Parts: sequence; structure tokens; C-alpha cells
Amino acid sequence: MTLSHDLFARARVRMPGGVNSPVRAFAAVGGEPVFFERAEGAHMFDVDGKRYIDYIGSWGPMICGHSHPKIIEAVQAAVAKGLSFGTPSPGEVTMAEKICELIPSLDQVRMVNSGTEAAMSALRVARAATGRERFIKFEGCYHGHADSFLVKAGSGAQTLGVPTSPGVPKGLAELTLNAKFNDLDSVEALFKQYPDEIACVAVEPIAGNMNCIPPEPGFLEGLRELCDRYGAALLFDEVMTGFRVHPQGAQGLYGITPDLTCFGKVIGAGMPVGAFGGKMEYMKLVAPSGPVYQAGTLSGNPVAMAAGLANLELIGEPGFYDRLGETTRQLAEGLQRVADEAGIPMATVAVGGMFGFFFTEQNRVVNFDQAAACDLERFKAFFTGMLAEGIYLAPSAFEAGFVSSAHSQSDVDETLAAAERVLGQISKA
Ligand SMILES: Cc1ncc(COP(=O)(O)O)c(C=O)c1O
Ligand SMILES: NCC(=O)CCC(=O)O
Repeated sequence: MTLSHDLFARARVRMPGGVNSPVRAFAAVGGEPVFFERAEGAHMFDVDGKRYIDYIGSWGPMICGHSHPKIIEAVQAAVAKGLSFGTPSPGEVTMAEKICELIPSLDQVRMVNSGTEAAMSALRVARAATGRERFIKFEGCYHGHADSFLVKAGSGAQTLGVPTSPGVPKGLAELTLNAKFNDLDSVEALFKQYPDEIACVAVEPIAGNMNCIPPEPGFLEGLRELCDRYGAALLFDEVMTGFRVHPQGAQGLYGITPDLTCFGKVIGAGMPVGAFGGKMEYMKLVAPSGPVYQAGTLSGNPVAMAAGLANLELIGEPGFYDRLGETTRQLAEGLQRVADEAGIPMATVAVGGMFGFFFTEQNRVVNFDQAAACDLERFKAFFTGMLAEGIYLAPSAFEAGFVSSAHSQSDVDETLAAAERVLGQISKA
């Protein structure tokens, strides 16, 4: 009996499934979620005092590791001045300037409180700008839990087997068109079917909610070309990839200019933050400049802005992405090596500070069908074994992993030694 177990028993009485977000519930891997009370650098400590090497990083924000002294200091200084004003405040101006300076495709940005709000609002702007109602997304991608996006969605929706959620009105769901990731023909077919009706193509430029699937060469370029040809907006959801894979996000890494972009996670450093932005022709439509209503009591919150700005400062240090990318690559290559040695078929991938691993005979996975066809039982056994070893991986085969600048060589070595033991046991089972 552990404190985690006791807490989960209490939580289940008063919270649906005992959690405030489904991906935390261990639904796909069995067992009970671990409750944490403290985190520092690459490590998290559960309520029973066990230490874990963390590869979730609060699902992406903790790119500099947990409790980074500079971020904590910035937050404490902001807290001392007040928690929220409900008025404009200096930090949000600096934040908007900084994001627009870093991401060339943005003329303006609107701060919100989550990735869900960012995607929901950006879609509204794309629909208003084009006067069209349908849009294309990709099976297995996740853009938060706004109604329009919960149709064949990835992440927890997929993990729980409700990719198309009950409660989403049929009339609205019909406007969401799903294409296949990395398959331009599937996108073009939808444009041909509805040539004047598609407001935008919304895409995670590197899919991180069906494990980790980078775009095949030409895929994002092709989306740009199709959007231009059919008068639709290209909407990059960089909630996960923004400031994680490159200083300019996936759009900088691959050299593609979207019309609208969503951010979250890293720009909030662990505070509830999202943002969407784009070219002036779109952003001038957003209230109060224009008629597209979008608002938030806590949007641009001064404490959240202080945290996010401190994070952006840290990741702006020379060599940050080179080091992060190198650690992530070492981890993914190491996993591949120990899997190969154990005779367990696995495909691994690393992009910037994101990684994925698939239990599959194929040497790479390019779409949702292939991700879903991987050996999910093996994933479950691996996850459970690694958790016991003190390695905290995402509790689902449909999530990307995250590395931070706080992960050291010894963290990676410790992780790979654990993986060797766990995969060795799995190969004998
Ligand atoms: C690509 C992407 N978009 C949107 C979201 C939604 O963000 P949030 O959970 O902050 O609402 C997430 C993650 O949850 C995400 O990974
Ligand atoms: N890939 C999933 C997420 O990043 C979101 C976490 C959550 O929904 O709790």
C-alpha cells in the first residue's frame, strides 16, 4: 500500500477516473497512476519518495528541466507583484514581441490559456477569413479537445478508444475532414471533393500525438501548395513542436511558412499558456481589431508571462538546441541499439527534443494506421518495466517523448541500462 494508491482511491471518488486529464490515468498500460509531489531538473519524486527520470516533462513545457532556478525566480518576482490584473500588463507585450521576432511567419499573436484554446480560436479565424466551414485535419493528430477537433483525434482520445467523442454535434463533426498524415493524395482528394469549402488544413508538422512521426520529405511543402491552390489557410499546430525542435519551431526546421500557428507548452514553462498568431490579414480579424470574437479572463496572465519569458530566454542561449538534439539522439539511438541486441523489433525516431519508439518490424512509421498496428502489448510491458526501474515514460504508445536540457549523460546511461534489462526480460517472455 502506497500513498499514491491511497490518493488515487480518494481521487476516484470525487474526480472522473481520478484525474483531471485522461492521459494521466494509465488506462492503456494498466496499474494505477503515480502521484508526484516534487520535480527538479530531469527528475520527478513521487509521494512515496521514489525518484524517476522523467521523459514527459509535463507533456512538453519543461524543456529546461523542472524547477529551473531562473524560471522559479522569475515566477516568484511576478507573484510578489500580484497574480492577475485583468488589464494589459508589460509582460504580455514583451512576450508578443519576442514570439513574433523569433517566428517570421507571425505579424501578431494572441495569448490564451491552453493549446486547446489556441487551436479552437485559430480555426475560428481561418473559417472567418475564408468564409468557409469545412477543414482538413489528420487522423491521429491532436489539437486539444474543442468539438471540431475531436473527430478521429490522437493522444488520450485514441488511447481511450474515443477518437470521435460522444457529445460532439454531428452537424459540426461533418465539417471536420480527416486525411492521412504523410499522404498528399488523401488531402488532394478532399480538396477536389470540396474545392470551395475548405477553410484550412490543420496539421501537427511533426505528429506527436500518435507517438512521434516526422513529415516525409515534400509532405509539408505539398500542403502549402495545395492550400495556395485551393485558397485555404495552412494552420500549423506547434503547441508541441514550437520552440522544441528548433528555435523557430517545425516551420523553421523544415522551411515552410504557414498562415496561422498555434503555440503552448514551452512558451508557458509549465504555467497554463497557449497562443495563436499569423499574418496580419488573419490577425486583423481578431476582436477588438476585427469581428472574430476571442477572449479570456486570465489571458496574458503576468505570472505565466514571466515564466514563459524566462523559458524563452534560456532556450535562446547559444548551442541550446544542438545539445538538446544530441541528448535526444543519443537516447533514441541507444534504445534502438538495446532493442536490436535483445532481438526486439523496434523503430526509433528523434527530432530536436522530441523522440518516439515503436514496437514494429518496419524500420519507420509514417501514419496513424501504422502506429496503431504496432505491438501495444509489448509497449505496455516495456512501460511497466521501465516505471519499476524509475524511468517515467508517457503511459501510452500514442504519445511522443520529451527530453530536457537538464537530462545528463548519466540520466541517458541509466535509462539505457534499465531498457536493456527490461527488453531482455521481454525477449525471454
Ligand atoms: C499538438 C497539440 N495541440 C494542442 C494540444 C492541446 O493543448 P492543451 O492540452 O494545453 O489544451 C496539445 C496537447 O495537449 C498538442 O499536443
Ligand atoms: N499529447 C497529449 C498532451 O500533450 C496533453 C496532455 C493532456 O491532455 O493531459
